[in-house]
Amino acid sequence: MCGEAATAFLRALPKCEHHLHIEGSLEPQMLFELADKHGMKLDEAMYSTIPALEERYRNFANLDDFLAYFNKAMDVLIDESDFAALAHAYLKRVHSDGLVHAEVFFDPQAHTGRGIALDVVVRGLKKGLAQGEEEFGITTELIMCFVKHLSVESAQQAVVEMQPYVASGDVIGLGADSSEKDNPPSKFASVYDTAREVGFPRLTMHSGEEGPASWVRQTVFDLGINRVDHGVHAADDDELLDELAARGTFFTLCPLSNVRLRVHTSVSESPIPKFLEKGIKFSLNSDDPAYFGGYVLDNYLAVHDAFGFDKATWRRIAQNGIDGSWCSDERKAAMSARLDKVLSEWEGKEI
Ligand code: HPA
Ligand SMILES: [Zn+2]
Repeated sequence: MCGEAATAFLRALPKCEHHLHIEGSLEPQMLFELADKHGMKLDEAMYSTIPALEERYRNFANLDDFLAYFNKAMDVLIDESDFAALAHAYLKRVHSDGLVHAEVFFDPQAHTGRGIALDVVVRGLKKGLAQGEEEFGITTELIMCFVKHLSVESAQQAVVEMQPYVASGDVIGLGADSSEKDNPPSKFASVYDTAREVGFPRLTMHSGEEGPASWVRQTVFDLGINRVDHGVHAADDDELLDELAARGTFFTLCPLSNVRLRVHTSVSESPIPKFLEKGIKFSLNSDDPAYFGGYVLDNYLAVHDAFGFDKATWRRIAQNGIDGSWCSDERKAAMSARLDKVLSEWEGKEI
């Protein structure tokens, strides 16, 4: 377990989160409350009690096993205030973790597919994020993800429907998530072409979480995407890592997620030290904190437990997180100044 000094230091570091599915921050408590609010009867076999659900969350067999719960729980998100409450609760929770900037994923198809209007989803999320920004000073951006388990046509439609929110600046990026099995990146190349036509300023993709290094190669070199969500299997190909380092490809790593979804048996199997050695830039993220046993700081603490990095290494990780953010240069400068201040306050102190 992390000592007191390391915990205080890691909490104080200004942190940026780039891989957070807002639907994955739906805590069991809120899930049961929203079901009550809407008079919904939850499936007893999946949702009996909060402790039983939490126990189930500790025993996912793989990504698809988790996705069954992730996609079911969000049925309780119905009106604008539900989405606003969810986004606000996330920012409130991570404020105490020292988070200063959040780039938040959401899955529009998962909501429109069950009859929730896109405007309800986006307006609700924006409202909750704006309220949190004002209260906690955390800057935020929204990134839509299309889901790989539905068709290419469905993804195309979701991307085109987002156009007004891209034009207004409410949604700044496109990602792709959900089941990776049998879904190579190349299958979705046309969706990213459409996203470029629609004017999405930023592109990312979940890749190499369960899939092989060659799929990370496809994502970056064939689809022209320079941010990779997860991407841990890129570590199986040293030559690829060298190419990605040279290209400045940015990875959003989720160490606790990888353990819960059995990509690794423990955080110590994570390729983080190899990425550092190769000069790969990355951030540390929670993915779906309500399901994977921790928010952003918990991920930093787990990495420190596993590898015991020194302050200079942590500074580098935090600085890369700032530099890799999709925010203004002014915002990056402010976050960098805060990082410098924290490091100077910790000068001469052990962690
Ligand atoms: O880790 C993930 N991988 C793929 N899809 C997801 N949707 C939520 N979390 C994830
Ligand atoms: Zn994810």
